[in-house]
Amino acid sequence: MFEKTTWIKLPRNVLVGHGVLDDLGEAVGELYLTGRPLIVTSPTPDDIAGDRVRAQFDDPATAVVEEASFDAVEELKETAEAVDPGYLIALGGGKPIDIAKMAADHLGVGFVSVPTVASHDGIVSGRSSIPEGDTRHSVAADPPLAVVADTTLIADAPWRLTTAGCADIISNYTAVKDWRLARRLRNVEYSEYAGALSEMTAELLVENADMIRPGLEESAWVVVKALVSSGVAMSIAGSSRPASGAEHLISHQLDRTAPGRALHGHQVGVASIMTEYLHSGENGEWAAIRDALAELDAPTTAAELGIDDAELIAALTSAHEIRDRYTILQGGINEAAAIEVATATGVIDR
Ligand SMILES: NC(=O)C1=CN([C@@H]2O[C@H](COP(=O)(O)OP(=O)(O)OC[C@H]3O[C@@H](n4cnc5c(N)ncnc54)[C@H](OP(=O)(O)O)[C@@H]3O)[C@@H](O)[C@H]2O)C=CC1
Ligand SMILES: O=C(CO)COP(=O)(O)O
Ligand SMILES: [Zn+2]
Repeated sequence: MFEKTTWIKLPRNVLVGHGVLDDLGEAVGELYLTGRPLIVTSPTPDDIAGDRVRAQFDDPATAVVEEASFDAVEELKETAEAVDPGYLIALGGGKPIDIAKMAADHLGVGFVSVPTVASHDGIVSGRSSIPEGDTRHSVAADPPLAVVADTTLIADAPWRLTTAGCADIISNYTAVKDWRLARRLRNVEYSEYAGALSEMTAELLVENADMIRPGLEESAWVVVKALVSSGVAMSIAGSSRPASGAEHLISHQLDRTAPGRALHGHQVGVASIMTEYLHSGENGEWAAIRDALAELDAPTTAAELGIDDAELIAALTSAHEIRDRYTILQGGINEAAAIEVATATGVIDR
């Protein structure tokens, strides 16, 4: 007997390309949304693109968010009560997109995602990832109704944000390994479609690595396509499992213990070098992951993340505590073993 469930929620329109920011109004028109838009953005994207967005709508309202937190979501909901928007437009990086995604879900309105950086795969996914105290909540929320990603704008954004998006995609390799491990050892629900899509996305990105260079619009296009595809894998899975395993646990721990030091994608990239070693040993694919990251100018060592050896080892040994998700780090890794994996992979230098 089949249960009646919503299987996959996906965006209806995805526009990626040169100057498509100016087609946002038209793309929104095709969604038959009513009411005024509330644009949710942060200071830099508002400066760069806010006016171009506002010019395309009648009577738009704007809310500028400064941090990703549950308080920011509540503040946005209060603003929305006064504005009474028909829908939200999230303009910027992961911070405004995550906040708008969660607020839209609570308010029962749709939202449109307008990424101005290709820094991670949350730009399309049906998950909001919000830190709270000692934990991080990856909360289900409806994905955007449409995504409008202007490659001209994204190619102009700082290169390190794009390399972070690439590293977030490369980490799919180990995320899927953790997911399969959890299926074998804990009978966790696993989707062959989502797992295969996630791995293929990482594969294609690595194959096209030589095309991904600073300032090139083609590069922005390749990376955004990969981020969309990874977000779709998460929507199919109904969880972030296809794109978030033990490497993400380590990164979430670093966000707590060394906040603001490095970008999400860079942290998960370095962590995936080590979790691949834990999965497959010295003859596994850890060096290939490291080399792929290096080719894309993403960090491969703790020092390049701005994190000292002790901080990295502490994050490794405590990562399993951050969330109830079965991975290769289940039960924890002790300090000696953490030093061993970090040294063997060159993540720390001893
Ligand atoms: N939902 C999900 O699945 C995921 C969510 N996340 C979340 O995403 C957030 C991090 O994402 P990230 O995109 O790095 O965060 P931000 O939104 O903070 O953006 C990163 C930086 O880029 C700036 N910026 C944005 N657009 C441009 C541009 N075009 N040119 C120059 N600078 C620009 C921002 O400016 P300003 O400071 O003015 O905002 C900010 O300083 C975290 O909150 C993390 O938890 C991470 C991974 C997955
Ligand atoms: O970053 C993500 C996928 O790349 C989201 O994962 P989390 O569910 O761990 O926040
Ligand atoms: Zn991620």
